[in-house]
Amino acid sequence: MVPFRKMHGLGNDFVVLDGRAATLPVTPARAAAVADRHFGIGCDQFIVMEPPAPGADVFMRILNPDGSEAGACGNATRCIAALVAEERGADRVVVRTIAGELPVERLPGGLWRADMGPARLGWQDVPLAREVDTLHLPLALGPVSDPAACSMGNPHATFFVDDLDAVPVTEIGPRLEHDPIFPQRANIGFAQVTAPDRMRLVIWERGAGLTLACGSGACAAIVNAVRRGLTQRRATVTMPGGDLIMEWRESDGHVLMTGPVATSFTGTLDLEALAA
Ligand SMILES: N[C@@H](CCC[C@H](N)C(=O)O)C(=O)O
Repeated sequence: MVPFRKMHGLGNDFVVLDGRAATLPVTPARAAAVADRHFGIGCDQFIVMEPPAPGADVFMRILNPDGSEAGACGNATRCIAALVAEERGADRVVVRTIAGELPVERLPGGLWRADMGPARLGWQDVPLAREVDTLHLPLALGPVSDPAACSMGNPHATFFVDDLDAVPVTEIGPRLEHDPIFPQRANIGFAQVTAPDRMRLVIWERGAGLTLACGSGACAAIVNAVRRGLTQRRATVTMPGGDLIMEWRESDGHVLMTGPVATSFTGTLDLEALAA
């Protein structure tokens, strides 16, 4: 039996396993079985903590409910950093993912600020299937069109809309996620800017579907909003699960994300009992 911890950031929820001391028999199929909301524990992402490379405090492996692996998960980055920081009595932790190192620091009021690294803006970075301007993708479906794209270690496209409530997210989200312009699929954000320092955001996540919040999606949304001249570099992004304070730092192009973390419950699970 393997201990697990159920955590979330703004309702974007995770089953977290600790594979630092011994390699766990995790497979994409087992991650998908655990993530299943009816037949498993249920989560938006299955997270495995692994031993870090030098320079980091922990390696975080991120698996979506469809078993696919992701390079970034902003909300899980804060959760895992908080776990490791508590263990060590530290206020600053470096989390490594397959996409890079992410320093995270404790702030007053139970908040954690993650440096999510630089937004990457080239079409090959996202990646896109062919050379197009990442500020204006030739993509439209139903009431949405003309998204901007970037990579935060994972692929994102943000559609800016006048009325977020009028967007049929669950209908068009999966079709946009799988559009041929995204060879690795993409996380699809729908953003409504409500003030120069505020926006509302709903994300259809690659490999996960509709979630209550997406940290890397909020990073992409602030970056793309600033590139379009729609918001300031610092803004509050309100998602169905709550708020993140976002900043696209001018000095180095890194994106800073501040928000809460929470543990819902702990338990044990029998990974070997699940089909590999
Ligand atoms: N919920 C995450 C993003 C998780 C990965 C994403 N679904 C992908 O496949 O890229 C976040 O908070 O950033």
